[in-house]
Amino acid sequence: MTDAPEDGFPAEDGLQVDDSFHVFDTTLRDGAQREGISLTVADKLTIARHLDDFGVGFIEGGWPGANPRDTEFFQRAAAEIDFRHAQLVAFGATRKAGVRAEDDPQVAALVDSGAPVVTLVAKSHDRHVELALRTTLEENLAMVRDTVAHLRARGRRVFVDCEHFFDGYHANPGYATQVVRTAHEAGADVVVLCDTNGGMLPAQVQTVVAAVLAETGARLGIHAQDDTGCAVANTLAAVDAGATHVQCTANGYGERVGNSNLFPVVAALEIKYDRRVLPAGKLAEMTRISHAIAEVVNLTPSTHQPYVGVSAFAHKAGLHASAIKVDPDLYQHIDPERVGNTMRMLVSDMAGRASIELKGKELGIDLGGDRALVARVVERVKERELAGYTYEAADASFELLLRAEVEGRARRYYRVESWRAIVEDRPDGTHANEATVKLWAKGERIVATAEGNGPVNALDRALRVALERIYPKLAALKLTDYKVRILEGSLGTGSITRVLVSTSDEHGEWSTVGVAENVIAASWQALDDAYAYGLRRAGVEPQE
Ligand SMILES: CC(=O)SCCNC(=O)CCNC(=O)[C@H](O)C(C)(C)COP(=O)(O)OP(=O)(O)OC[C@H]1O[C@@H](n2cnc3c(N)ncnc32)[C@H](O)[C@@H]1OP(=O)(O)O
Ligand SMILES: CC(=O)C(=O)O
Repeated sequence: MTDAPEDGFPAEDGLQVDDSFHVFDTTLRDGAQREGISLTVADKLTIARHLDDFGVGFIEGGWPGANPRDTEFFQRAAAEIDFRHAQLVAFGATRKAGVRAEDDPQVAALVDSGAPVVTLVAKSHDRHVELALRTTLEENLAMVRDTVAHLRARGRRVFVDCEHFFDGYHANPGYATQVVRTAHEAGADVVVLCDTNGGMLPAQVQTVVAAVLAETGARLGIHAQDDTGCAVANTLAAVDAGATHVQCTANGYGERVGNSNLFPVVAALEIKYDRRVLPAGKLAEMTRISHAIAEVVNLTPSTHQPYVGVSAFAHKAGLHASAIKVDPDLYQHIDPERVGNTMRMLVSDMAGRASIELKGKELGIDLGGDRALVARVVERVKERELAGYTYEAADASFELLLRAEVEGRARRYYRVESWRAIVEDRPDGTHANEATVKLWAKGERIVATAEGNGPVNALDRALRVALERIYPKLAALKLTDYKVRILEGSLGTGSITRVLVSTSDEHGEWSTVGVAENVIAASWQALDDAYAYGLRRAGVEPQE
C-alpha cells in the first residue's frame, strides 16, 4: 500500500487506498438498463475512462457471460485501461438453486472476467425466493453462502446486492436480516441494501439501515432506484444511518426512471458532509465529466440537473439578480466553480435593472452606471417579450439590443429595400423555393436571387449571394438549428410565430430570435440578427 496523502488517495500511480467509504458507479451495468441507452464496447471503455478520471472507487462494468459485449468489455478493459483510481467490478447472480457454485457457468464467467471485485445479486425478500427463484428460503441462504465463499476462495473481493431488501424487510424482517448476516459471515466485504422497486422514502431507508447495522454489524451499502424521485435523498439517508458504500450512476441513468445520481451524491458528500470521497481537484471537473458521459450515451444533458446542468446556476428573477449583484451567495447554495459550472444571468420580462447590469458585465459591456440607459433596456425587453420575443433563449439578439442602446443606434451591415420568397407547387407534388433580396451595402444597390430546399433556406442563400463579396467572412457562418413556435395571440390579435435560429462560426455558437405573424418574416428577422452578430464578433466594420 502506498502512503496515503491527506485526502486519502494515492499519488497518480496507485489505486484508491482510503477504503473507509466507497463511491461505487454502476453506469455501465444499471445505467445501461435505461430505455434508450445501447452501449457498444467502445462506448463502455470510454465511459470507464471518464469515471476513473473522475475518481470513483469502483466501476461495475456489466454482467460477464450474460452477453458477448459485456464479456468482451472485461477482457478489453483489463488490457486497454490503466485504471488510476477505480477497481473494475463484475456483476452476476448467486448460483442457481440445486447447482454447486463450481458447476454454475454463470459463476464461472464472473471468475473468468478477471475482475478483482464481484457484486452478487441475491434475493432477500421471501416472496421473491418463492415466486421468482421457485426454491426454499434455506436453499436461497445456501446459494448466497456458497457463491460468496466460492468467489472469496478464488481471491475475489465480494459485495452482495440484496435485491428488494426494503420491501423484503417490511414483509419479513427476520429473513431479510438473515440474508445480510449470511452474506457477511460468508465473507462479503459489503452487503448492499437495494431499493429495487424504488418505492422507499428517506425516513424509511434511514430507519431500516440503522436497524440492520445494529443487528448484523455488517458493512452496509445502499443502492436506490429513483421511482419516488428520492434516490439521491435515500442514498444520503442511508449514509446518515451508517452506510459507507453508495451505488450510483452518472446522470442518474438506470432501469425505469433511473438510479441514484452520482453527481449530486458525490457533491453532497464532499461539500455538505465535508467528506473527501474524490481525489483532490476532481470535484471541479464534475460538470465536464457529466456532459462527456451524456455525449457518449447519446442523450442530451439535462439542463436542469442539480450542480451540473447549464441552468443549475442561471438566474432569471430580477430580485435574485439585485441581491446577487451584492453577493452571489445570497441566491446560490455553493460557488458553481466548485463543481466546474458557471453562474449565468438570464434576461427576460422578469428582469430588473440588476439583471441587465450583471448581464452587461458578463458580456463585457460597460453600462457605466447609467441608470436611465439600464431602465430603457429593461423596458424594451419587457415590451418585446410581451410581443413574443424571448431573450433568455436568444443571447445574441439581446446583446445586439443592448449594444444598440449603449451606442445610440443599431450597427447594421446593409439596408434592406425588400425581400420576397416564393414557393412553387408543381403538379407532380414537388416544390421549388426561390427568394430574392434587394439591399444596399457599400453604397451599392444589390439584387440577388437564389433557390433553396425551403423558402427560408432560399432567403439565406440569396442574402449570402448578395453580401459575400462585400463581407467574405459571412462564408464562415453556418446555420446550425432552426426552431419555430406558434404563440397564441393576446388582446384580440391573431396568433404569431416565433423563430429561433442558432448560428456558429469556428469559435462558437449563438442564438437569435424573430417574431412576426408570418413564419418567413420571423425567420428573416432572426437571420438578420444572426449575421449582424456574426460579423460584429468577427471584427468586421459595416460598409453601408
Ligand atoms: C435488479 C437488477 O437490476 S439485477 C440486474 C438484472 N440484469 C439483467 O437481467 C441483465 C442481464 N440479464 C440477462 O442477460 C439474462 O437475464 C441472463 C443471461 C442473466 C439470464 O438469462 P436466462 O438464463 O435466459 O434466464 P431469464 O432471464 O429468463 O431468468 C433469470 C433466471 O435467473 C434466476 N435468478 C434471478 N435472480 C437470481 C439470483 N439472485 N440468484 C440466482 N438466480 C437468480 C431466475 O430465477 C431465472 O431462473 P430460471 O431460468 O431457472 O427461471
Ligand atoms: C441490484 C439492483 O440493481 C437493484 O436491486 O435494483
